[in-house]
Amino acid sequence: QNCPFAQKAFYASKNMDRARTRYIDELNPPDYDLYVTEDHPGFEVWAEGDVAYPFWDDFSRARVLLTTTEIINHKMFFKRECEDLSAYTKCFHRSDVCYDTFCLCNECNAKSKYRTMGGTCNNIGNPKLGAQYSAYGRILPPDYHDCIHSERRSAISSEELPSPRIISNILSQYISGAEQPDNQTSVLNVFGSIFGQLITHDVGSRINVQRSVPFCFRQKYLRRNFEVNEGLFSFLFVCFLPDVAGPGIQCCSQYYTRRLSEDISHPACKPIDIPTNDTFYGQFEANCLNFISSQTTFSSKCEVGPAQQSNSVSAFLDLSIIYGDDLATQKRLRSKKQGRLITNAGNVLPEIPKCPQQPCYFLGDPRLVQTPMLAQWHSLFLRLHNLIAPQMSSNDETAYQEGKRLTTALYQRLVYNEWLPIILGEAESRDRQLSCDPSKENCGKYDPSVDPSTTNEFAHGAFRWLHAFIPSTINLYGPNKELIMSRAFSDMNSSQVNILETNYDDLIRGTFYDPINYGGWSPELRNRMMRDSKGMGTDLFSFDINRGRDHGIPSFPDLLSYCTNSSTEINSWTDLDQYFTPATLDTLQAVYSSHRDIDLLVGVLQERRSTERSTLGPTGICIIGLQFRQLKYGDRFYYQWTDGPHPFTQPQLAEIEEFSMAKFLCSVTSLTSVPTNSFLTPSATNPMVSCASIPKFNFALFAK
Ligand code: HEM
Ligand SMILES: [Ca+2]
Repeated sequence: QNCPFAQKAFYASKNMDRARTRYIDELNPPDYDLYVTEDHPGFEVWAEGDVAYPFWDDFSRARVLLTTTEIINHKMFFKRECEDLSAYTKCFHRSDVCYDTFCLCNECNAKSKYRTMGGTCNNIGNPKLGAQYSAYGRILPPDYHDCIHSERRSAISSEELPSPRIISNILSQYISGAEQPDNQTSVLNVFGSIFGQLITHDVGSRINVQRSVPFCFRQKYLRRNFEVNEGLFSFLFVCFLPDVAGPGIQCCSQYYTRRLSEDISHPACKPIDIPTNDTFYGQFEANCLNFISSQTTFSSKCEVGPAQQSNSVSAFLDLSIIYGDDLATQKRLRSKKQGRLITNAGNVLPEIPKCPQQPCYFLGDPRLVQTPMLAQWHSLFLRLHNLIAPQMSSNDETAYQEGKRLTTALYQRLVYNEWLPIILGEAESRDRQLSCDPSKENCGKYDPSVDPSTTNEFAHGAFRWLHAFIPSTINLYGPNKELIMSRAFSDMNSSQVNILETNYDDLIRGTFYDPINYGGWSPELRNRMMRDSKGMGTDLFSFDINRGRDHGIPSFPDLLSYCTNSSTEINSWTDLDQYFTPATLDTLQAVYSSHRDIDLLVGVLQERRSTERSTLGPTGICIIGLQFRQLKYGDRFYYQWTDGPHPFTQPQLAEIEEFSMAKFLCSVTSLTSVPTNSFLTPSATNPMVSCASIPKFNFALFAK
């Protein structure tokens, strides 16, 4: 009697098995033979990435639940309003669908001194929270047009929202309140912005739907060990790999003149239309930008319900970008001596031996070679680990684990006590209990009720705001700030990572001297990102908008209301008066047919700033602040907690608080002077300091 539609539920449940087979067919349509080639705009984003085998099994089982949701919604309700499906969840519990592929939930050891790879067992009561391949979290329920997975539409007319490229063209020139500062003021430098990208990659990595997925199933009775994360499975995954593999799905015709019609395009296609009068793409006669929907997975409770996207990395700020998310990667990266990680002759990054084409660097996250600047940030942490680990113990395992633990603690200290106060403002960062000095005050404690998952609104909305501030040019400077090299951003791509071998310090100087770009979106990212040989690239702003819609992220006004505790009711354009300047509001009104349609990132970039020259306004600060709160209070291993399984002592914590970005740079590079606060451009208030004057970090305090 608790299952009001038991019979219909049973009927839908039977369909689930068919859905699973259909899913496999759907991903490999027999006549579909259009794929992106290497010289395709945005190729790097569309190339198929690595997903560890067993997780494909999660995806296909999750698809069963999604199809069931569709059946319930359409067959039982025959209407468009999103129904509350909670009554059905108990009718659909199927142990053959909802088993754990990778989380050894009964085997967490609460006393274990170290984090697991992949973030499982951080929350003992709910071991998958924040773990790799769990779903992105949500601040608000998703807003899909069909309630399940299709892109949001206009709130008043149910018509399609304006093409992201039209919005990008109209709203990219001007970022509200941001003005290029004078040389007297210190602002976030390019170096500090790329640290933001590094954090991004630590907490999130969505996956494109791929055309050739292995079909896996679990063999219960065969006992063999399959190594994933911390444990050993006592069952085997048998996978069949379709023989096609390689580059990803293509949703546009060969010369981008049109989107492929639905009957011949891949089901995961959500291409972006380019308006015919486009001032950049017009020269290529291009009318279509490739775009593939993200892979979805189970909701955290494995219930029927709308689509939830999979996050392939651990959400925790655990430097998974450096150390990897699984034991196999850990093994590949360790030198087995003194706890050190392997590296190449130039001490930049490890390289794949005898690799035929550049770049060949690798580390915990495959995105590291996107630009030399990003690869360099990985290299800095690699060097820090290798500096610390040998000083921790003479035993390789202890040195590795303790080195990893301290490196991660220093990283968290940089995030919370040096970087976030710049991004959110000192007061916001303090008031939201993010930055805090434990040697001077009580910094709170771990709260197991906090869900640390990376939210969709954060990763695929607000935290992409810095994309708008990336400069058009990257400069390299010598020791006396003499210009050594200057490159357009779209030329500073993966083919250039080798400059780290020759110009390591020059690149750091270039990025710390140069401010982020306050002048609005760079054409380098909005037209030429990952360009092909003819100079046609893709548009990151359009991607960001389309991605938000693909993930069902609610519109800006919904999050604005949430952030003001629903005290703000937005029923008309005039209700938005206080949040935007009149000029911005006019532009928004020209683009969107309803005030309720504004895409989240568009609103975050255009809302009035909280303080002068801040890069963020209140809604952006709210979403980003909330995420960092979750990543702090929901992390059992956060470095400041004094009651964890293996806490730092008070003197150790005091030493960690003395660490800074300046000290970091002086310890692992040959630079002789750095900005006092190295995330900010040097100025009278943030002078260059000599490395000789910065006290060395006292590693002896941490040795075992
Ligand atoms: C420096 C140059 C950068 C480039 C070329 C770049 C490019 C990209 C691309 C291509 C994506 C995937 C887009 C999609 O298909 O949805 C992405 C995702 C993202 N970017 Fe950037 N980005 C850069 C810097 C940054 C910075 C500085 C930040 C923030 C501080 C940032 C935040 C993000 C976030 C949060 C995501 C989503 C990550 C996820 O999958 O969870 N990016 N970026
Ligand atoms: Ca992580």
